Formats: sequence, structure tokens, C-alpha cells
Amino acid sequence: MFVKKLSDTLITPAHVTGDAFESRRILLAADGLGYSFHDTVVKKGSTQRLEYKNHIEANYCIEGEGEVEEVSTGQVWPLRPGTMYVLDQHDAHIIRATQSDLRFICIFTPALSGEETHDASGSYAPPG
Ligand SMILES: CC(=O)NCC[C@H](N)C(=O)O
Repeated sequence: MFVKKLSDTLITPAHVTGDAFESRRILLAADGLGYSFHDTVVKKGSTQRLEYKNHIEANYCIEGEGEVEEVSTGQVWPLRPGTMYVLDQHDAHIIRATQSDLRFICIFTPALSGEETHDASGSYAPPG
């Protein structure tokens, strides 16, 4: 077994910050589990259009209030602690942190190596 801490991640390149979010990637491809595990904060007032063409992402909200929109249908779901949304079809989506910062536990498969940033389409590069 092994143990990792959020506080250790904060001083590594796997702490990725952008205008709209801060992603603390605790478990990475190098850990050999087949998925990466992130503790991510999305900033209040931000809107992000994302589309993970090379990954599946599951997002479990643990703090804050906002919403997620599925681009293909326009359907909008509120996000509150205890709500999980899963992008199992590489779905284009829009995250809005309407009321407060949002905090998520995120799982990516395949695992991220740790330093990925969004390209213009809101995607991360494929592994390798
Ligand atoms: C929901 C969200 O913030 N997505 C962008 C960041 C991504 N979840 C990550 O942790 O890299």
C-alpha cells in the first residue's frame, strides 16, 4: 500500500491552476492504477466549456453550488454536494460556478500524467 496527501501535491507540477479552476492531482498515471484522482476547485463566477475527447471523467461535487449543461441537448443539472456527473460519452459540457466556488473529486480514465492543461477545445492530450 501507499499513502498520499493533498498537501504534498500542492508543491508539485500536478497542482495545475487556470483562470477558472485549480486541480490538485493526487493519484497519477505513474501510480499504475489506470485512473487519476483529483481534488479540484472551480472558481465562483467562472464558466468553462469542456470536452474530454480522450478521457472519461466522473465528477463528484463535495462543496458549493453551480450547474452543468450538456451541450448536445441543452439540458442543465444543478450541482450541489452529493451530486455526481459522469462524462461517459466524451460529452461536451459547460460548468458554471454560479453561487460559490465548487469543489469536486474527479476521476479520469485513462489516468492523467499530472501536468495536462486544456487545449482550445477543452480537452486533455491522450496518454503518451
Ligand atoms: C469540473 C472541472 O473543473 N473540470 C476541469 C478540471 C478537471 N476536473 C481536472 O481536475 O483536471
